[in-house]
Amino acid sequence: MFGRLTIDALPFYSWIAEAGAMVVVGGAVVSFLLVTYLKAWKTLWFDWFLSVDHKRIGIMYLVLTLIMFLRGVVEGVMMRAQQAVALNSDGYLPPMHFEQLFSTHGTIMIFFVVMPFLTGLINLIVPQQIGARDVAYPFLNSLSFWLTAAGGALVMVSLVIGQFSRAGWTGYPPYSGLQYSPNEGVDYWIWSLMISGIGTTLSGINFIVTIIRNRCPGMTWMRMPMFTWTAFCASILIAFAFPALTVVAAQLALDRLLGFHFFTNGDGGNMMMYANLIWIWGHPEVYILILPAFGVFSEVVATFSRKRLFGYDYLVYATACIALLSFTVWLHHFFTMGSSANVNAAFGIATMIIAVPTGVKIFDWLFTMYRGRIEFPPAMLFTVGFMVTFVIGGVTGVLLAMPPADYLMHNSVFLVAHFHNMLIPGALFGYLAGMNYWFPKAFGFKLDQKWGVRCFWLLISGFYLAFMPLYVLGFMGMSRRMEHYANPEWQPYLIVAAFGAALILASVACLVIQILVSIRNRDALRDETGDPWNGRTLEWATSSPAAPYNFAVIPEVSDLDAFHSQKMEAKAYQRPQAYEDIVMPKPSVLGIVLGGLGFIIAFAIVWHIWWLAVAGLAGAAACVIYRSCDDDTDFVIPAEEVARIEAAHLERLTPERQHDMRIYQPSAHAAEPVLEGGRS
Ligand code: HEA
Ligand code: HEM
Ligand SMILES: [Cu+2]
Repeated sequence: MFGRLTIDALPFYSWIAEAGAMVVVGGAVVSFLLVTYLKAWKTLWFDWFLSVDHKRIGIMYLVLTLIMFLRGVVEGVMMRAQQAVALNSDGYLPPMHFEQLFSTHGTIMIFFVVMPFLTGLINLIVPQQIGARDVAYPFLNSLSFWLTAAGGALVMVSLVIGQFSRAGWTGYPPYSGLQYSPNEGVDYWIWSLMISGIGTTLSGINFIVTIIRNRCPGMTWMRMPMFTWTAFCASILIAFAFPALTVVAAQLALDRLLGFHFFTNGDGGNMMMYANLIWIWGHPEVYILILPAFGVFSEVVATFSRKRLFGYDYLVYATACIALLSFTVWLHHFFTMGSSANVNAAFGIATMIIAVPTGVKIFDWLFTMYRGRIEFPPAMLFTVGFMVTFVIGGVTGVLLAMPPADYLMHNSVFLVAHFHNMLIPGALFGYLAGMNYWFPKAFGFKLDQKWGVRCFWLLISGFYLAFMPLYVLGFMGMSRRMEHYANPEWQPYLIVAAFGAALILASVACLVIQILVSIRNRDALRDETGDPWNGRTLEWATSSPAAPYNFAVIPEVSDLDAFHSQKMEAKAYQRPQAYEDIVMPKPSVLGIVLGGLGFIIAFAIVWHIWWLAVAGLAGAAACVIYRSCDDDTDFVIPAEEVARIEAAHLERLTPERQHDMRIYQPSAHAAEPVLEGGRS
């Protein structure tokens, strides 16, 4: 009846597992009680869970990110604490736990933190940045979110029922095969990636179509804001790379469930096929993670230097170039696995070439700052911190790209330092900058600056302390994924690293406090203009939060930095003679239902509960058929309602903005002219 699911799946075998389960169950219960206490179930269900509005879906992605981030960070800190004490002893984590920790930590940070972070921000901003009312396929967007959330939920459930994979975030066979990992762990890993991966692929396709089809009149390719460009390139990478992940996960599932031999080195199988397929996805994946962050930095650096982005054209070409090249380098992840010297050399050189367009970007951002009137709110601090720190990680990447050197450094903690050096000051800083920058757009009030600055300084100093020692340890011969060791020379470095991790934990506490304090002080932090930073791109032309339709009248643009030029020409906030009815997509329950079914199907397969899997699949098929036959998917916002919403927004604007944008000056610079701070 319940397949291989028995009472033994409950985590009573160790106090660490019990504690983990209690946190998950406790968190769920507390959230349930809180929503009930606030009497918010109706709002939550109808206005959020069923919503197909890209802004609300974006915000839900961000909430998912934050929850998963808390778990991911705690796991990182637990591993650092273990390695700080595990000299000639077992430490406090048995190998079984340590191996699950690096596997869940890597999986969560990549798939359920950085991916939903960037998808959330793209959702929130790109439609507004291109002057559109929504994404191309709003229902699909809701479905993508719920599939991603279902994947995250599956990883969470693995803390309570059964165990997660111990095979690392890349799940190499033969270790992830049935012979060495017979329990449900690897299945949890496969199926959480599979359902969230389908969601991600659908999002990628959705964004590609949105950006191609929904740009407002006048927004040619070379007038598209940089964040939209990076979202576009990342989405193309998603559409081409994620199928490889889906296929390789499906093959591994077939090996495990039906005794296929894709990856067992006997019966015609070959493990190297796995290595190739996972990295044909995996390398583009790291650029999917970083490109939209580059987009955020581009927007932030231009806004807070009060200048047009330097070298916009080159930034566009560099982005496209990185996207293209990212498909040509996957073999650098297994230089040591038997390719010939010539093959290794070719992939090594291809890898090094990526340093060129990346360097172009760094210099463009620096020149944007040159002679600008720079301000340093948290978003800009993250941007400058990124520029300094990311270059270090980039250069260590180029070191790894030399095959002879990689033979020494492969799978050492030098590699761990390299990729955290790209992922934390690169991707994470980028999306934290984006969150600080666009939060007022999403909620109508700014994030508290003081706590944002604290978060930044703790995070960057914690990062240096936690990961720089790992470069040294790598050279001293420490390999990755060690739960204990016998070399006393390593320990001082590992203690420093653990201290750094504690600082990172403190920075995350500041982040949470920043959000809570901002909610409490929201009236003082309120922004009525919709444009708190004197922004340059179209998303700042809407109210904050924007009306469901974003733009009452679709804007027409004639320049890059469209909103900035509208303000300069005193053409922002113009009203039409009369508003028109606006047709918008209806909320739908099917997104969350299909996400729920996705979760049930995946859970059933993990535990071999076949009747449940078949029932879930039948239900999902019925939902898809029902949705395909349903023609009643839109509703109309009448012109009078639009007029009312717009009038209320315009009324809230400051008199200067209402009168003539040319004399508008941001209050912080009341004494300074608002002309461009320099030329590009
Ligand atoms: C966001 C994530 C991200 C990013 C952006 C990168 C960027 C790069 N990575 Fe990294 N990498 C990872 C995440 C990332 N990586 C992960 C997660 C792994 C390990 C996976 C695992 O095994 O678990 C990995 C592993 C990895 C390997 C495999 C090593 C091994 O397994 O032994 C290699 C080898 O070539 C490599 C190289 C590079 C290079 C050359 C870049 C370049 O793109 C960097 C380019 C940037 C710069 C160079 C800085 C700016 C440039 C200038 C200022 C110009 C002047 C500079 C020079 C001329 C040098 N990476
Ligand atoms: C916040 C502070 C963080 C700490 C303290 C931390 C710590 C660690 C540690 C100790 C490991 C195991 C290293 C080893 O194998 O020896 C690890 C692995 C890893 N981390 Fe982090 N990390 C942090 C943040 C992140 C972030 C933000 C990301 C991604 C966006 C990330 C992605 C990974 C990945 C992919 C692995 C590899 C997992 C594997 O070996 O399969 N980490 N981290
Ligand atoms: Cu790579």
